Formats: sequence, structure tokens, C-alpha cells
Amino acid sequence: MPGQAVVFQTRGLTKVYEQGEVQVHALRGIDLDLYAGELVVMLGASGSGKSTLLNILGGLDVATAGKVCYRDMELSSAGDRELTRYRRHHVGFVFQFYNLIPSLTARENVAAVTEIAEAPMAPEEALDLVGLGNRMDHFPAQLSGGEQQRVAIARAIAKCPEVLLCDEPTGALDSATGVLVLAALDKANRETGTTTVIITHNASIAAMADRVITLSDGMISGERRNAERQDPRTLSW
Ligand SMILES: Nc1ncnc2c1ncn2[C@@H]1O[C@H](COP(=O)(O)OP(=O)(O)OP(=O)(O)O)[C@@H](O)[C@H]1O
Repeated sequence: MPGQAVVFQTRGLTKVYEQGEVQVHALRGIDLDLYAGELVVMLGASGSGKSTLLNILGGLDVATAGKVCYRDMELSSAGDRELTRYRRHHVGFVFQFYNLIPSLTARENVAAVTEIAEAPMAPEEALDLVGLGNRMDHFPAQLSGGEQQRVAIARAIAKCPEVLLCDEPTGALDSATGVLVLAALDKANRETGTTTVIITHNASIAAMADRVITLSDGMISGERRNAERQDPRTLSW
């Protein structure tokens, strides 16, 4: 959003995976600015480079060339220890598969993260925010896929990260369940102001975003701003 602080800036971001003799050009020069508090949906076909870009923004992977900054920290020249600190204190991740610990309740799964965070919200508050106030003492096996994903969202937002990076958060869910997960992300973004990126190949999700960025073959092929954000509960696919 013009006028808002730039949270991420990439310039000429390039990623080449070497597989023996074969080179895979996953990102081919990405120039991107992401602004504080916005909700961005990143669209693209399978293999277009979405996960690679998200992983570099989140400090899980490093670029081959080009520059990526998180505020005034240059991630592209940071060492492993700095990247670990960055991930721990500034980034929440949500993946397609929920990665909950089966032997811990919803509350305990969230608490496992808040116990090592600097200024977390209470696990109960995070679970309330995603609509699971009445499921806190359930184990993952006692929750539906959509509910488990909402626990994963609560776990990611409970440490009050400045950015929330979501890789196909509804990829394993049907449409009716998926929209509840998207509604939880929408609410978390509005209420905590966390800059949120959702990557998906599902174009129906784009309507809930402030801004939609399309990747094709490792490049940005489109960018648009929605006049208004559509309530995710009205979406279907
Ligand atoms: N670790 C890796 N080693 C080699 N090639 C990789 C690796 N990770 C990704 N790639 C390749 O890089 C390209 C981009 O992959 P990426 O996972 O970023 O795409 P994507 O848009 O997220 O796809 P999907 O929607 O299928 O997850 C693909 O050609 C992929 O095969």
C-alpha cells in the first residue's frame, strides 16, 4: 500500500537449483515490494516458483543472486544464525500440512511455540481468534482437517510475528472447510496487522486479498490491487 512501510523488498531475485548436470531456474529476477499490514495472494501454476519465493522471504532458503531485504535487514547476505533469529522472532509459517504434535492438545501445540517467543499472545487468545475457543483441549486426532489447520494458524500467529507466510494453506481441504481457514487468516491479518502472504494455485482465493501477484515461470507476470477485499466466507471453488 503506497504510504505504508515496505516490509520486504526484492531486486533481481534469482534462484537456480543444481541437480547434477541439470539447472532448474526457479526464480528469474523477481522485483517485489510488500507493504506493512497488507494481505497478498500470490498465484501461479505448479512449478512457477511460488514456494521458492516464499521460502526465501521466510529465511528458509537462500537466493542464488539478487537481493532480498526484510525492513533494513538484508536476508541475502545474512548468515545461518541471523536467519534462525529472524525466523524465530519475525516470521510465522503455515504450510499445507499442519505439522501438529499428535500427543499435545491444541492449547499445548500453541504453547510449545509461545513458551520460546519474546512477546507472545496467550495460547487461548490465539485459539479464540481462529474460532477454536471451544476446542482447546482436543488432540489433533479429535479435530477435523480445517480445525487442525486453524490450530496451525493459531500457533503461527501466537508469537505475534510481523509476517505470516502461508504455503497452500487450503491445499488439503475441501472448499467449505478451506473458507473457514481463509476467514481465520483474514481475521488474524485485520486484528493483528501482520503482513500476510498466501500462495496458492487456486485463483478463487485472490478476491480476499488487498493485492494479487501472479508468478509464471519464475517471473512476475501480473500484479493487481482489489478495490475491496471480499469476505473469504463468500468464496467457493
Ligand atoms: N530443492 C529443489 N531442487 C531442485 N529443484 C527444485 C527444488 N525445489 C523446487 N525446485 C524446482 O523449482 C521450480 C519451482 O518450484 P516451486 O516449488 O517454487 O514452485 P511452486 O509454484 O511452488 O509449485 P507448486 O505449486 O507445485 O508447489 C520447479 O521447477 C521445481 O521443480
